Amino acid sequence: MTTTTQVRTAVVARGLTKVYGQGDAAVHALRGIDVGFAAEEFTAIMGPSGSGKSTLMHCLAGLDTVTDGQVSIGGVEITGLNDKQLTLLRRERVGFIFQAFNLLPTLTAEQNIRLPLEIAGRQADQALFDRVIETVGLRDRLRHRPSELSGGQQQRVAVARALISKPEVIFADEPTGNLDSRSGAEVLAFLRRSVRELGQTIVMVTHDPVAASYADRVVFLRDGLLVSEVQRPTPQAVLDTLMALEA
Ligand SMILES: Nc1ncnc2c1ncn2[C@@H]1O[C@H](COP(=O)(O)OP(=O)(O)OP(=O)(O)O)[C@@H](O)[C@H]1O
Repeated sequence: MTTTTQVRTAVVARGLTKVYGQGDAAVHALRGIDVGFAAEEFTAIMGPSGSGKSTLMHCLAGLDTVTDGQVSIGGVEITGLNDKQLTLLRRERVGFIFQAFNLLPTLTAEQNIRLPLEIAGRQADQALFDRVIETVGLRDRLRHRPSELSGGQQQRVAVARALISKPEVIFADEPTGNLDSRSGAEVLAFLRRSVRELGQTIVMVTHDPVAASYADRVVFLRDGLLVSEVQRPTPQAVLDTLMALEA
């Protein structure tokens, strides 16, 4: 008997269009994007400056409105939700990691990690908490405040904070942009581990071919369109594709 594994799609965009401004001042940031992000996969979004990467991520995450098209997260069409429903969906099903770590300075690492769940009135599952702390290697730093942690450790706290609520998807915007290359490599390795070991789905915007090479798949934007993709990327394959796009 053969078994087939169905790949579930965590996030889907159809005909995604975003126009900023009107008339002569209109900027067509996204021009009709169809893309799916498989569950338990790590995808990077790349492209030249101004190609629409941040706009795409903000529209996929429900942080910005779309001009046309649909976005679904975990089977829920977010483009049809009102503000209150959207806030709830983001809180329950979406995790974020930003370039600036966005930790609260007066809270310890552990309190920062638990905060989003507490705000949502949920308890952290202790077994999951322990696994996440092991995955990101923070066991001996839980009582430290952000100012007592290195940049890489602070970003690992932000990764743990995103993982702990088991979101449908984590959106990461240049998560290694403020880190030196060694700390950046550590954070990326932890992101990849969270996909492999915890079954997390991650979508990351980056400018860095080395960072993108930690992903399972890289999709490339140019002028608001999805123009190419690379599976199981190497830094060189990513660089070659980027150079071809910029030529
Ligand atoms: N709020 C806004 N109002 C008007 N135009 C905008 C706005 N935000 C982005 N744009 C324009 O939309 C296009 C896509 O921008 P976006 O920031 O998504 O690109 P990007 O690929 O993330 O760029 P970068 O790599 O430089 O961060 C650009 O032409 C940009 O100038």
